[in-house]
Amino acid sequence: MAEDERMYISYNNIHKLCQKVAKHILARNERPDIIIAITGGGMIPARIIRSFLKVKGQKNIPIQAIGLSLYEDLGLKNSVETIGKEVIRTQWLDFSALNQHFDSLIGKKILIVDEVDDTRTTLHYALSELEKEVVEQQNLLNRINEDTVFSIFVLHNKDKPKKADLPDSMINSGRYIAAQTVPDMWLCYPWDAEDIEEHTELAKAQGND
Ligand SMILES: O=P(O)(O)OC[C@H]1O[C@H](OP(=O)(O)OP(=O)(O)O)[C@H](O)[C@@H]1O
Repeated sequence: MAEDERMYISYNNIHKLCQKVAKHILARNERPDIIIAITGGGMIPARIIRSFLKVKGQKNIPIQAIGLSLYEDLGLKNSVETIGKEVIRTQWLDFSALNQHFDSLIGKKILIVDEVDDTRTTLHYALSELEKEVVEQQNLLNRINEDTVFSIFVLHNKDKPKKADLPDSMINSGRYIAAQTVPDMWLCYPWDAEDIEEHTELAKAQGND
């Protein structure tokens, strides 16, 4: 891929995108009860947006991490059609250290955070597994009347055909929030930069500072 097809993103840019999205979420009166960061890329945006979602007199929003990795499945047959990507869980929710009022996601407003929506495989997996878990627990605890509301925040949505969907209800109600929709190019995040000064300059030159 040619150098000019890369998009460089600075820490400052990420900070400002998180601030903008937090304002939007608060204006819609949709402050989450919990943030779920998809590791590793979702962790830094999750931590930043939490600061901007802070409201005086309210506790900090807890952040939980789920570990999802895209695993290259080469398939059994030697043909391109069998090559796909599978999501592997490396870490999941753990409420054991929180108080008993926060023992599940039932009835909560939940913000799932990742840095990029590329093929949408990861977000689809995260949302459908979390929704499944909520329904299982609702049945188990006989709490079926409580509404659980999921939203998604990503820094960048790549404008490309997706390999998996998110519910229309989520998209149509504005609960899928991409701070920026970008062309399908190579995104260079600052945490991967070997030379952060040079990286930041490149980001500035592209207007991403
Ligand atoms: O929309 P998709 O095609 O599913 O791709 C997006 C996912 O890919 C990257 O994760 P990766 O598996 O590389 O792990 P990492 O975040 O730990 O780098 C990224 O952080 C997203 O979670």
